[in-house]
Amino acid sequence: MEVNNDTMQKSKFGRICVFCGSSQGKKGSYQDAAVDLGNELVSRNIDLVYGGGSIGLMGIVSQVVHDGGRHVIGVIPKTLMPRELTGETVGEVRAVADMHQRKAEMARHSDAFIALPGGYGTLEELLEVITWAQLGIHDKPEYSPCHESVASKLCWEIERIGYSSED
Ligand SMILES: C/C(=C\CNc1ncnc2c1ncn2[C@@H]1O[C@H](COP(=O)(O)O)[C@@H](O)[C@H]1O)CO
Repeated sequence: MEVNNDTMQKSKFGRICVFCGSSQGKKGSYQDAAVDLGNELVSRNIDLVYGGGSIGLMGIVSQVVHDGGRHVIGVIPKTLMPRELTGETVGEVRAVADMHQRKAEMARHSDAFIALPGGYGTLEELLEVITWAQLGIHDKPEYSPCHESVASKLCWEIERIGYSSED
C-alpha cells in the first residue's frame, strides 16, 4: 500500500473499538456513518477492534478499515460465527468462548470506544463499557456520535426514567 505522509494524521489512540449494528438499519445515513467512521480511522492511522461480524454496519466499517490498510481485529464467540460471519472475513479473527470473553478482549485491545447506530446488542456493549468506567475498571473514553443514533436512544431512555447518578 502506498502511504501519503502528508495526509496521514496522528492520533493518541492506536486502536479503537467500534460497537455497531449487526444489521444495516433502515436509514442510508447509518451506512454512511459506518463508511465515514471507517475512513476517519484510516486517515488518523488507527486500527480497528470490533465484534468480528461481516454483516450489517459491523461488516461495512471493518471492510472500509481493512481496505484502507489498517489492522482489523474481530473478536467473536465460536457459537456466533454461523450467525454473524458470512462469506470472507477481513483482518484477524479471534475466536473466543463466549460473550463475556468477547467484551473483555475487545476492551483489553482498545484505547477508546465508539458506538455507531445499532440495536440492543450495541446498546448493551456501550452501556457495559460506560458502567465499567463509572466503576473505575478502565479509564478509556467512550464516544457516541449524536447522529440519529445510539446516543439519542440512550439519552431518551435515561430522560424517560428520570434518573441520573448525579441527582
Ligand atoms: C452477555 C450476554 C448477553 C448480553 N447481550 C449482549 N452482550 C454483548 N453483545 C451483544 C449482546 N447481544 C448482542 N450482542 C452483539 O452486539 C452486536 C450488535 O448487535 P445489534 O443488536 O445488532 O446492535 C452483535 O455482534 C451482537 O452479537 C450473554 O451472556
